Amino acid sequence: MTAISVRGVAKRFGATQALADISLDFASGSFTALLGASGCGKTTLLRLIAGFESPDSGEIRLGDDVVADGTRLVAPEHRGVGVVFQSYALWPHMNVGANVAYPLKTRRVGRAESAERVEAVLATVGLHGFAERRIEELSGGQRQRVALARCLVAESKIILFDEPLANLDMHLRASMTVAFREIHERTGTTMVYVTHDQSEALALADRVVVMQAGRVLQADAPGTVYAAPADRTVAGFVGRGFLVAGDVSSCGEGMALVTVAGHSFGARLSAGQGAVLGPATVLLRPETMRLDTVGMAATVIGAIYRGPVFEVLLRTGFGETIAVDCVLPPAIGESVHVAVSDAYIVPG
Ligand SMILES: Nc1ncnc2c1ncn2[C@@H]1O[C@H](COP(=O)(O)OP(=O)(O)OP(=O)(O)O)[C@@H](O)[C@H]1O
Repeated sequence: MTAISVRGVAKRFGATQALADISLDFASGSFTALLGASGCGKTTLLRLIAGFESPDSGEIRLGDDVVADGTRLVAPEHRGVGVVFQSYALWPHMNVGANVAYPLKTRRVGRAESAERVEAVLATVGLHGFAERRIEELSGGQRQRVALARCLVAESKIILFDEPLANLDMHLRASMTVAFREIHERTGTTMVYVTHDQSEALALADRVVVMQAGRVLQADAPGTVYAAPADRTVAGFVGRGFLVAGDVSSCGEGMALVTVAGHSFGARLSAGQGAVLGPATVLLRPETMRLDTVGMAATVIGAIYRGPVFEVLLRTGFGETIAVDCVLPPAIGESVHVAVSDAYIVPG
C-alpha cells in the first residue's frame, strides 16, 4: 500500500524553484532517505508532506486522502504525521514523561492509559525509567529519542525526520542510526528522513532518493544508488568514487571492456544501458582498486592516514586523481600500477 503519494508537485519561493515536478510514492512501512546537497529541496518536500507549506501545483495524498492539491490544503495537525526536527522542539519546563504525553493530553486520553503508553514508547526508544527526568538533564541523543517517542506515542503512521542527527557528535550519530533502524523495524512506521549525509542515508534507508536543484536524480535501494548511480552527479555524491575518462572497445551481457590510462578491464553497465562503444565516463571506487605489478600507470601524489589504512592519492597519466587504500603507503613521487577488480560505466 502507498502511504504517501506525491504527484507532479512544484514549489517556488520568489525566483527560486525549490521543487520542480516531483513525483514519488512512499510505500507503507518503508524508510526513505531524501539525500542531496544544501538547497536541493529536501526540506521543502518534507514540509509539503507535513503540511507546513502548500504546493504551487500537483497533488499530495496520505493513504487514500488528498491532503493538498489545487483546491484543498489539510492543516498539519489533521494529517496524522509526526515530525522530528534537528532542534528537538521539546518543552524545557516539562519533564520527559509530560513531553511525550503531550499528544495524548490534547486528545484527552485518560491519565492511567497515558502513563502506560508513555512508559511503553520510552522503553521502545531505550529510555525506560526516564519519565521523571528533566529535559536539561539529557544528552542530545536522549533528547532526540524523547522527540521520537512523542511521535511514536501519537501512533502516527508516518514520521518525517528533518536532519535529526545534525547536532550530534559522530559516535552518538552512529548509535542513533542503529536505534532509528531498530525502531523502524519494530514499529513498521513509514519514515521519510532528510539528510545531506550520504553514509547516514545508505545505513538507514531501504530507499535513497537523491535530489539536486529541486529534481529527483535517482530513487533506488542504497546498494543500487552506490553500485549503479544514474548519472555523474549521483556517482560523485554517493560514496567515495572517482570519475575518469575511458574508452569502451566491446560490450555485452551488461559488461563493457574499457581502457583507462592504458589498462583494460571489465566494467559493469547499468540495466537498460545499451552499447556504449567509444568514450565513456568510468566510476572507480577505492575498495575495488589495489596497487599491483600491472595495471593503470599512476604516480603517488599524497597519502592521508584514515585510521585502519592510508588513502593513497594517485595521479593517472591523463592527470586525473584517484585513490586506493593501503596499509603501508608507497613514497610520494613513486610510479605505481593500479589493478581494477570492478568498475562502472556511468550513463549519459
Ligand atoms: N521560506 C523560504 N523562502 C524563500 N526561499 C526558500 C524558503 N524555503 C526554502 N527556500 C529556498 O528553496 C531552496 C530549497 O530549500 P530547502 O530548504 O528545501 O533545501 P534543503 O535541500 O533542505 O537544504 P538544507 O540541507 O540546507 O536544509 C533553497 O534555495 C532555499 O533557499
